[in-house]
Amino acid sequence: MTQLLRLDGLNRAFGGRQALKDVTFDVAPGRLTGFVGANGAGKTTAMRIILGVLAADSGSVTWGGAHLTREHRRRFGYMPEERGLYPKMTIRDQLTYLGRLHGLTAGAVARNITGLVDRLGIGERADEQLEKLSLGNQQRAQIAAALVHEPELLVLDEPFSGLDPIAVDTVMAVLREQTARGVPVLFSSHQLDVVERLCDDLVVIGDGAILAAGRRDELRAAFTLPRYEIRVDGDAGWLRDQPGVTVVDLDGPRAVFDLAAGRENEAAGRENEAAGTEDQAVLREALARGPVRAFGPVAPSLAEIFREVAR
Ligand SMILES: Nc1ncnc2c1ncn2[C@@H]1O[C@H](COP(=O)(O)OP(=O)(O)OP(=O)(O)O)[C@@H](O)[C@H]1O
Repeated sequence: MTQLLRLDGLNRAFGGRQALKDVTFDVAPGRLTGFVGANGAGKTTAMRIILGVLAADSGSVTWGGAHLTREHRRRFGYMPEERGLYPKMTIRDQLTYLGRLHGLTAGAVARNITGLVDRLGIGERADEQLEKLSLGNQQRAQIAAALVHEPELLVLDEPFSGLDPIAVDTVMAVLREQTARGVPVLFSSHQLDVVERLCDDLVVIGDGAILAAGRRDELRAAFTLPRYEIRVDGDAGWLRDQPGVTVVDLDGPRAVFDLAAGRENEAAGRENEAAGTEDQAVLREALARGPVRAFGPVAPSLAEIFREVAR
């Protein structure tokens, strides 16, 4: 049965170095959670603790409120950073072995494998040795290995790294099937564009500490100033002189600018009165100078937000 996975106050040091600092976040049922951070930020360490490969110094990981046991973890699916399949074995043999290890019947395993390799686009390669496949296809096989026993939770360390855009879409469709049946999915990535496009929830980690966690759209709203785009007929340079306006990008008649609204106001909602008044004031000023062809709020990309929270 799918549940909520909760990491609560996890700490872990290696030697004198604190790799995780009071790490707390949830991975909710049926949601795809992107775990983003630079190299060495602590993503792999946190994932290993979830899977019990590594122990935390303090803090807890719970599944539906219960402390994790070996039995819970047996029903999780994990794609480790170091990958885990044998190069010399065929994909089908390895997946069969893993499925049987997890207690599935031979018939169920065979059915699952056929479905998975087909959907992952490696159906025709399933009887080849792993090492004979391209790196992208090897990665698809690793993902199949995490899924073959119909896990209740999926934890994937960099599942999209090294995949071409078509493979990203293929893998994504398979992960979406999992969330559709209620499975919580946690995946780590450096590829912010991928995370931005794909995830429902987002956890940003920097130097072992959680910098932001929550719904993607809410994070966008909470971590950014009200940002607007305007297109006029003439040059939009006059915007630079407007009170409360910070021009982010100016290219002749087109400009992107932030409005100086308090962060607390902004977190409370974009429609707050102060921001509403200011954006209309800028629009009126623009109209007084000539035709306005476009005016409206723009959502900054996650990459921009990430730069902001990682400062
Ligand atoms: N077994 C270990 N022994 C010593 N230090 C470790 C060990 N595992 C991780 N670390 C250190 O802990 C910190 C976090 O590493 P971790 O691998 O969790 O980061 P990451 O976010 O997964 O980065 P990457 O994307 O590069 O794998 C790093 O400074 C790393 O060097």
